[in-house]
Amino acid sequence: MKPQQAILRLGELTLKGRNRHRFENTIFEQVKRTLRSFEAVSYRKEFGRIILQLNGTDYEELMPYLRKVLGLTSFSPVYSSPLELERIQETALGVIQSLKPLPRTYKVSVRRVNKSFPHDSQEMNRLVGGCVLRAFPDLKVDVHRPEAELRVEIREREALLYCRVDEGAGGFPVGSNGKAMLMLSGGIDSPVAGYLALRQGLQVEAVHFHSYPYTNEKSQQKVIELARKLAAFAGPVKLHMVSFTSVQTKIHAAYNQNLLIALLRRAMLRITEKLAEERGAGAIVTGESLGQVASQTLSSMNTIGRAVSLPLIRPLVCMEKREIIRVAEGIGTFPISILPHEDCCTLFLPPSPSTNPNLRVVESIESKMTWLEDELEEAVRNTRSLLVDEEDVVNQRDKFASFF
Ligand SMILES: Nc1ncnc2c1ncn2[C@@H]1O[C@H](COP(=O)(O)OP(=O)(O)OP(=O)(O)O)[C@@H](O)[C@H]1O
Repeated sequence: MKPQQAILRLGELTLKGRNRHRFENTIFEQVKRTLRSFEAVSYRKEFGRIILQLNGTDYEELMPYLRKVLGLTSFSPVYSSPLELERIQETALGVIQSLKPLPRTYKVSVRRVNKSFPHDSQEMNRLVGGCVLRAFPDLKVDVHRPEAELRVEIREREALLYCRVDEGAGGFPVGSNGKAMLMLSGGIDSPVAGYLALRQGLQVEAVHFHSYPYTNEKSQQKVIELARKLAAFAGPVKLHMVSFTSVQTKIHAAYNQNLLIALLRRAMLRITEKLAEERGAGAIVTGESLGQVASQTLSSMNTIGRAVSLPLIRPLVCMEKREIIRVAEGIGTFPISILPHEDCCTLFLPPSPSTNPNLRVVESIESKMTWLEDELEEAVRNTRSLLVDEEDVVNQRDKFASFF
């Protein structure tokens, strides 16, 4: 027995408030975009849910794709039956049989929309429930906390039955909480930070700093690949490629001691803030995680972060590396992130970067770099921007599905 439909449920927050229709539409469009390679599927909105008509498409094949849609809390395969009692009972048995593992307790909930159907909801609860109990003698009824709830909807033309509930990505629809710039390096952390920001409803534009020709083109290609992975959740992602070579070499020539990393990171942040102003973004997202490296001590984060006035969002700040890696594996960025790459900031590393950079000292060094502001402006002017879309989902279907 194969399901004919799927019900997709939207998060409660999405369904409330003034922007409800906009949020619903965002998710609706994202579902259609994500499933675009399944040409037979058709879509409709219904009472804050999305209904897919599968038209022969295998529900299991859709699942890894549906899990990428942010703002969907859960989804269920739905079985259709003609409006005849015996056929509805037969379908109910099939639905229970399809649950793996079989539940120990269950309840039936019938809703009769079609009042011309001869049995009312109470009667149907009994007629369907009794039939299930006879077929599965080990199953017990628990109306308060059942392991499975078999829902039966008696509609005008058919009865719809479903029981299984698969968990979705949750979160908010992309863009429902505004826009932020994501500082995207080639490492493990920043793509995860980007995903968490997207899941929280932020639309992100990525900014990458490279020091070509000191860093090679492969490193830039790697960042494009990472942005592609984020695009699977967000739709096409704008990626701003900033050449940091000139800023970096000038700062390095003027100061080459233990505060160099703090100076370079502050310059990056200030360029990102300028791009954010141009692009109408209200925050900067980074992949910093407390204590990971010298530039991520509390003191370093403070001295570096003070370079800008936009809010800095650090989704990973209190996550440990194992958790971060688990998310990176789930969203498919991990295998890309661990490929070898050259990061611009590791090129001119001082022998012992300070873990406790003093803000006043850093500001005083910067105040002597009278050319710095012009250099930052120049870097913004020379930024190359591209729109990165996810890989061709039709050809990559097998690879894509194995991420979850
Ligand atoms: N070349 C870069 N381009 C854009 N952002 C960068 C770059 N290098 C670092 N960042 C930002 O600064 C954050 C901290 O970088 P750092 O190299 O100190 O830490 P990390 O733990 O190695 O981060 P990641 O794994 O994301 O590279 C990164 O997560 C990213 O947001």
